[in-house]
Amino acid sequence: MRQSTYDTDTDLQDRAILVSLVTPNIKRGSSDPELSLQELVSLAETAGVEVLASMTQNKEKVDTKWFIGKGKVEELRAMSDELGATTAIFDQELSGAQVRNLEEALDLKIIDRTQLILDIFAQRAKTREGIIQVELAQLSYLLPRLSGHGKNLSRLGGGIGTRGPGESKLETDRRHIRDRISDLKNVLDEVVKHRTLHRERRRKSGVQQVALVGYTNAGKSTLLRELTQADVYVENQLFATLDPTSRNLELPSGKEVVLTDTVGFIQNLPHDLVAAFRATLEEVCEADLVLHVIDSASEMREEQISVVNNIMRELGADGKPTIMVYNKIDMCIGDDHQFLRAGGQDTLVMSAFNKDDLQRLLQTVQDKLSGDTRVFHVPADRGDLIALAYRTGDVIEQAVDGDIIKLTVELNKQDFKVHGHRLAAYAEQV
Ligand SMILES: Nc1nc2c(ncn2[C@@H]2O[C@H](COP(=O)(O)OP(=O)(O)OP(=O)(O)O)[C@@H](O)[C@H]2O)c(=O)[nH]1
Ligand SMILES: [Mg+2]
Repeated sequence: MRQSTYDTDTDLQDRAILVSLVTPNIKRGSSDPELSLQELVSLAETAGVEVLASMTQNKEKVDTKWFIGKGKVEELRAMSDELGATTAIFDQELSGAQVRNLEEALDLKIIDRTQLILDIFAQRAKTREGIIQVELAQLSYLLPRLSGHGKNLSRLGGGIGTRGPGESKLETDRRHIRDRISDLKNVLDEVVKHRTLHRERRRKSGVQQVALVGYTNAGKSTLLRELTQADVYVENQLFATLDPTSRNLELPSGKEVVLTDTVGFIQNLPHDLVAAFRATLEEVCEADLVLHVIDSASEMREEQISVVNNIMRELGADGKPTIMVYNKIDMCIGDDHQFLRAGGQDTLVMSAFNKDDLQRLLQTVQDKLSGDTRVFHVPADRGDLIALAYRTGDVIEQAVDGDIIKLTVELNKQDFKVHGHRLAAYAEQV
C-alpha cells in the first residue's frame, strides 16, 4: 500500500503537466493561483516527478464530469501528446469520478494535490508510527473515491481487491479497506499510548520542552542540526521531515532542555493527514515553548505564517509561549524588513548559518523559559512542600533559619500555576 505512485528511476520517471482551475472560492495551495502553482511544482519535484508544463483555466464553475472544461481536456490531451507526458497533476482536489473520466479520456495518470502530498509522505515515512499514519490517511482518502474500476486502485495494490465469492469487487474492496483502517487505528492507539507514557515520564523528569514548528522548508531541521549537532535530514524540498526528532539542547546557563523538530505544515494540508498525524503533532501541545520558524525570503511568507497559526489553533496549541523566528534573513538582501511587525510577540530575525544569530536564539529561549525567581519560607517539618518546590522549579539556594527553611526557587510560570499553588502561602512578602 505504502508504495509511491511515482517511479523515480530516470527511465521510468513520471513526466507531468500541472493543471490549475481558477474559480471563485476553490481550495488550493494559496489564494494566489500563481503562487499555488509554484508550490505545486515544488511538491511534484519533491515527489520525483519531472514537470513538463503547466496550464491554468479561469472558469466560473467546476465541471462536474471533467473538473476543467471539456475544451480544456482536449487542449490537455494535445499538449500531453506533444510533450510525451505520463501524468497530469491537478492543483485542487478531484472527485473519484472526475479522476476516472479524465484517466479514460486522456490516458494519463491523474493525481490531485492531496494525493501528491500523501504520496510524498508515503515516500518519506520511516518510523512505524509514521508509516501507519500515512497508510491510514491514504486509505481514508481512497475510500469515498472507490466506485467502479479505475487505475487508482490497482496502483495502490497491496492485497486490496481480491474478489470474495458472490460479492461484487467493489464491495469487497470497500470491506477490505474498512477492515484495514480499523486494524491500523488499533495499532496506532497502542503507539499513541506508548508515546503518551514516554512524554509523561519526560515531563515528570522536569526537563523543559521546546518545539520547532513552521511551514515546510522554513529551516526547522537546519536549526535543530546547527543547535544540537544532530544528524538530521535537511533538504531543499518540501516535507523533508515527517517524524518528530528530539535532541538535548544546552542553554548558555548550562541548563539542558529538549528540542523537538516536527513535520512541516502546508496550506490545505489534507484533512485525513492532519487527523492521522494528530498523535505526532500533539508533541507540540506539550511544549513549554514554541519556536515558530519562518522562511523570511518566501513570497508566501505572510500566508505561511497564518497557515501555521491556524493549524496550531486546530491542535489546541495556540496561546503557548512562542518566539517568531524569522529565518533565512541572509536571503533577504535589499529587503526593507517591513514584515517585522509581529506586534507584541517575541521576534528574532536570523540566519541558521550565522553563529552569532544562533547564540542570540539560545539566549532568547533561555530568557523566555526561565520563570520568576521567588523566595519561600517553609516550615522545616513540611517535607512535602520542600519536595514540591524542587519539583516545580530550580532551587537555587536553600538556607536554614531556625525551624524555617528559606528556599530561593526559579519557577516556570506554567508549572507553578499547575502544581505550585500550595507554596504560594509561604512566599516572601516583598
Ligand atoms: N540561506 C539559508 N538557507 C537556509 C537557512 N535555514 C535553512 N536553509 C535551507 O532551507 C532548506 C530547508 O531546510 P530544512 O531545515 O530541511 O527545512 P524544514 O523546515 O526542516 O523543512 P521540512 O522538514 O520540509 O518541513 C535547506 O536547503 C536549508 O539548507 C538559512 O538561514 N539561510
Ligand atoms: Mg525538516
